[in-house]
Amino acid sequence: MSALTVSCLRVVYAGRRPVRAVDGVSIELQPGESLGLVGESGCGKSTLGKALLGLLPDGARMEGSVSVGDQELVGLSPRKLRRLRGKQVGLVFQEPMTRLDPLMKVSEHFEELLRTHERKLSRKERRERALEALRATGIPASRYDQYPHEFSGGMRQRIMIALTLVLRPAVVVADEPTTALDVLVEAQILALLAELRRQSGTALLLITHNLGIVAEACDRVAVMYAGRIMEEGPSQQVFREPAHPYTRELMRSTISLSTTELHSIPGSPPDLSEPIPGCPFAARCPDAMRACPVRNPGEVRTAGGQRVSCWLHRLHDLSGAEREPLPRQELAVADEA
Ligand SMILES: Nc1ncnc2c1ncn2[C@@H]1O[C@H](COP(=O)(O)OP(=O)(O)OP(=O)(O)O)[C@@H](O)[C@H]1O
Repeated sequence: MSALTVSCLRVVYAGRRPVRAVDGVSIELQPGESLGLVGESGCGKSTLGKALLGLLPDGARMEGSVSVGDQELVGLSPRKLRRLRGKQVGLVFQEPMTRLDPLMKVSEHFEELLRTHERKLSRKERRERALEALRATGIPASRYDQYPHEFSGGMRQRIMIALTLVLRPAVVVADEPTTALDVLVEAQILALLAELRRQSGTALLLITHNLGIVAEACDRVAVMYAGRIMEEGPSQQVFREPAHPYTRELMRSTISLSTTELHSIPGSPPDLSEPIPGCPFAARCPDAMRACPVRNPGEVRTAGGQRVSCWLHRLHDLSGAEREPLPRQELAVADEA
């Protein structure tokens, strides 16, 4: 059974002009697998992560289906969701100090968490479970009774990871877990997450701006834009042969050792409170055709195993007129020139 199955998930933030932050997303994660979720700022990555954890604010409406193992999360009461959070789906945040209470020892954090979620464990068993999780993340047992401020940033992130893994969740959502850390510590934390995943079979959804991290640390990658998945597939394949022009442009805008100049994608993402009938990237896409802004391309599977939502892969379904290049005045690129 899949660890996580998300089908046609929609999240709308209510308001005078409702915002469709997640617009029909489907993803699947097997036990022990890691999926990197990438895309520009504001494309809905964190909203998707929060939806999986039942952490959306009041006023956000969720439709579709999210199941962890055989447990459906959409439609559960906030109380039930709270109970499942941590136990079924764990969360690793960007900044551990927002989760760690400076007045509580590390041991007290574990005690409180395990008392809430693992009521049957004895005090001795709770301590054993906590020390096992800490050891797995490289924190010596001798530091169990220290306070968060006595640790470095990287160690605090390890403690957060240990606090997430101690409940043995089926899925962990890590939202920019290494952004606040230096490059060396970042590499250690990513290696640690990969190792723990292998050992415990936990599936990992890694939300990040950093494509390099995904290339290194994730089996699969999902590229999100304007609340939709533009392309999803095995990381190596997606990075070697991107099937969607948006993935290609996003990769070009990332710094790498071989980059001599930084490319940015002209224009900006669309307003998510307006209906988008066709491909949301059409106005910025160098390959856009007449069909792109007006007709939704749906999803096709490429020979390389990617799921991609782009008319370039369905040319045979377009008329000659629809295949003509979109006139430049209709592209955001022209506005900026
Ligand atoms: N609480 C909220 N109420 C209304 N709109 C929101 C709320 N939170 C996010 N949004 C909107 O939803 C869209 C998606 O935001 P989200 O934070 O999920 O994107 P993101 O890809 O995670 O961005 P970033 O990488 O900058 O964190 C944006 O248009 C944002 O303005």
